[in-house]
Amino acid sequence: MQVTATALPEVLELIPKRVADARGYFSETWNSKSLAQVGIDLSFCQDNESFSARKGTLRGLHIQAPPNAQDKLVRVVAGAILDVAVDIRESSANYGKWVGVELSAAKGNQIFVPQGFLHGFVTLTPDTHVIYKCSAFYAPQSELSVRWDDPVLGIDWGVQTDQIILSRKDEQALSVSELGALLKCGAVA
Ligand SMILES: Cc1cn([C@H]2C[C@H](O)[C@@H](COP(=O)(O)OP(=O)(O)O[C@H]3O[C@@H](C)C(=O)[C@@H](O)[C@H]3O)O2)c(=O)[nH]c1=O
Repeated sequence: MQVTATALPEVLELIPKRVADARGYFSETWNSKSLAQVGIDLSFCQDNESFSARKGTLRGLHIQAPPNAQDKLVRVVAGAILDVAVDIRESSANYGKWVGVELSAAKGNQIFVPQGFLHGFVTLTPDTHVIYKCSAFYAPQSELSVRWDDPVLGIDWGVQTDQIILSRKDEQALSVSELGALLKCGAVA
């Protein structure tokens, strides 16, 4: 497995080996021992899949507050996405900084998004399937959503604004400063 740190060193791009033969390929897409060797020593408890029919579907930016914070290991099994992680750890020198990694079924690459980071993605293809492992269970009472287009973050999603498709929840998301205030006063858990 090839592991590359991104501009935010805690966010990693992983490319598991594919062993090709006349039939196609075989790949170990998750192996707890190999991940522990690169510092991701977690027990994942939930696997998720989302399907997005249209290109430009944007899911995010999401996070679950402690004690339900989640680490996520994300990959694409059909199509391609730009996957984005934003560091919102209060004590971090990188607070408010983001990275984007293009994930595709063709490349088979993955992104590791740790606790303390907002996560979101936009689909670059129609009929896109994304699957990801989470280290904590879904806890809707702890869930927070931050605006994808918060000017403080200035994320370049690489997609024309008029092509973006959002859920109602994401249309009504908080600004990153509102999120910071909520987390600081412990209003969400
Ligand atoms: C996230 C989640 C949602 N749901 C339900 C709630 C709702 O009825 C339906 C759709 O939920 P959402 O609109 O939140 O789905 P979505 O916008 O795809 O949310 C996901 O976005 C990406 C970027 C993430 O990082 C994930 O953690 C998650 O927040 O599925 C679960 O049952 N379990 C879950 O773990």
